Amino acid sequence: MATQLKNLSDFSATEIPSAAPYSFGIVVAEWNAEITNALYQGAYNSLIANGALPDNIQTYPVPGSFELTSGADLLLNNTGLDAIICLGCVIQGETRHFDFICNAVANGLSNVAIKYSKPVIFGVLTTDNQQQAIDRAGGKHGNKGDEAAITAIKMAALAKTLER
Ligand SMILES: Nc1c(NC[C@H](O)[C@H](O)[C@H](O)CO)[nH]c(=O)[nH]c1=O
Ligand SMILES: CC(=O)[C@@H](O)COP(=O)(O)O
Repeated sequence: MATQLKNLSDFSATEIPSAAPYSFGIVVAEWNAEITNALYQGAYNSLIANGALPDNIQTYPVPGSFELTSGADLLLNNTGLDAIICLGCVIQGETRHFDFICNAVANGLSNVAIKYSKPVIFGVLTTDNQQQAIDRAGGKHGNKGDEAAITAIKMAALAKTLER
């Protein structure tokens, strides 16, 4: 398995720009809150650790991961934030509901990013079970929230360099 025994949040080999010049929105799904809260802490702490100003971070809860798309759209339609981090945790149940949510969120967030030409980061765990989610929200495989925050910083910096 690609992630076997691997910390996916190790950015020691990459150069991370300062987050100080940028403003961030974090949209967090309330479903599986014990996981999404851990993702949020990872994302927030990573932004601050890389120079983001607390006043430049706006946080909004939504009911579930399916609502991340409309949350990101509402934020970009009503604010001038530089990047939106979307955090959620979808865990497989008995039915195909999992598939529909995961596909809808992945496609939806991509469409919002293109609609506004702004970075919209997919920080959504899509796991078979709770343990896989725990392992990726501060466990042995790192924290998907950290990864999402670093990605947001890098993309905000890229967008800044390409601004006309
Ligand atoms: N089962 C999970 C959900 N389900 C709720 C949906 O995201 C959505 O809120 C509902 O369908 C109403 O539109 N959401 C998660 O984030 N994680 C799950 O495991
Ligand atoms: C991913 C989900 O929506 C899931 O938790 C719902 O569970 P089920 O498929 O058993 O209804």
